Amino acid sequence: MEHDFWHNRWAEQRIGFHQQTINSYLKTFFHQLELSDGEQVFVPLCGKSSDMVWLREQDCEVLGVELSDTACAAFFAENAIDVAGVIEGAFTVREVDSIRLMGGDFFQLTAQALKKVAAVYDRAALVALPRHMRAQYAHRLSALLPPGVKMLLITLEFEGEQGPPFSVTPEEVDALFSTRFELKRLHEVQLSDPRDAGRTEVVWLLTDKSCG
Ligand SMILES: C[S@@+](CC[C@H](N)C(=O)[O-])C[C@H]1O[C@@H](n2cnc3c(N)ncnc32)[C@H](O)[C@@H]1O
Repeated sequence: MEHDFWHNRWAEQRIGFHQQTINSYLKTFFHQLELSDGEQVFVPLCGKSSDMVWLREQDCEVLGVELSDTACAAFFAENAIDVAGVIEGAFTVREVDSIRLMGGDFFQLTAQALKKVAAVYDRAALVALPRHMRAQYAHRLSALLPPGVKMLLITLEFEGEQGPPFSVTPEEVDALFSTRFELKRLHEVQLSDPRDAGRTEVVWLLTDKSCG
C-alpha cells in the first residue's frame, strides 16, 4: 500500500483495524514466546495498539514502528503519557518507560534498531500489505532480526485477493518465512460475524532455526 493510503486512513480516522481490547490470541499464546523479564518485543506496523501497553505490563520492553505520526502521538496521548518526539535519522522517536515508538517507514529500519529484539508480535501487519510488499516485509524482517527470535503471527485466510486485510495462505507463510523459521500453526478460528463469513483467523508461532 502506498504511504498516502495509510496517512489518509489515519487523517480520516478510518481505523476499523484498531482494537479497543487486548488481543485474545496475544494473551493466550504470549507464553509460547518464552520471554524473560526485560526482553524486547518488536511490534511492526503497530498503529496505536493497546497490545503494546499489555506487553509492557508483562515486563517486556516494547519497540514499535508505525508510519503515521498521528497514530504514534495518539498512542501516548490516549495512555496519558506526555512525551515529545525526537528525530533519529528517518524516524521520529518517542520513548517512555521502555516503550519506544519509531514513527516512520518499516522499510527504513536497520539491524542496529532491532538489535535487542527477542520476539516479534505481528497482528494486522503482514495482512495489511499487498502480496509484493509481503515478500519485501518478510525478507526485511528475516534479514534484520537478531538470532534466536520467536514470532507470534496472526493471519487471515479467505477466498479472494481484496484487502487490506489480505488473505495469506499457509503456503505463502511457508514461502515467506521457512528459510529462517520453524513454523507452527498454533490455532485457527472460523470467524462468525456475518461481515467476516468464510474467513479464518490463524495464529502462527515462528521459531528461529538457530534456537536449536
Ligand atoms: C492494519 S493497521 C494495524 C495496526 C496495528 N498492528 C493494530 O493491530 O492495530 C496497519 C498499520 O501499518 C501502518 N503502516 C503501513 N505501512 C507502513 C510502513 N511501511 N511502515 C510502518 N508502518 C506502516 C499503517 O499506518 C497502519 O497503522
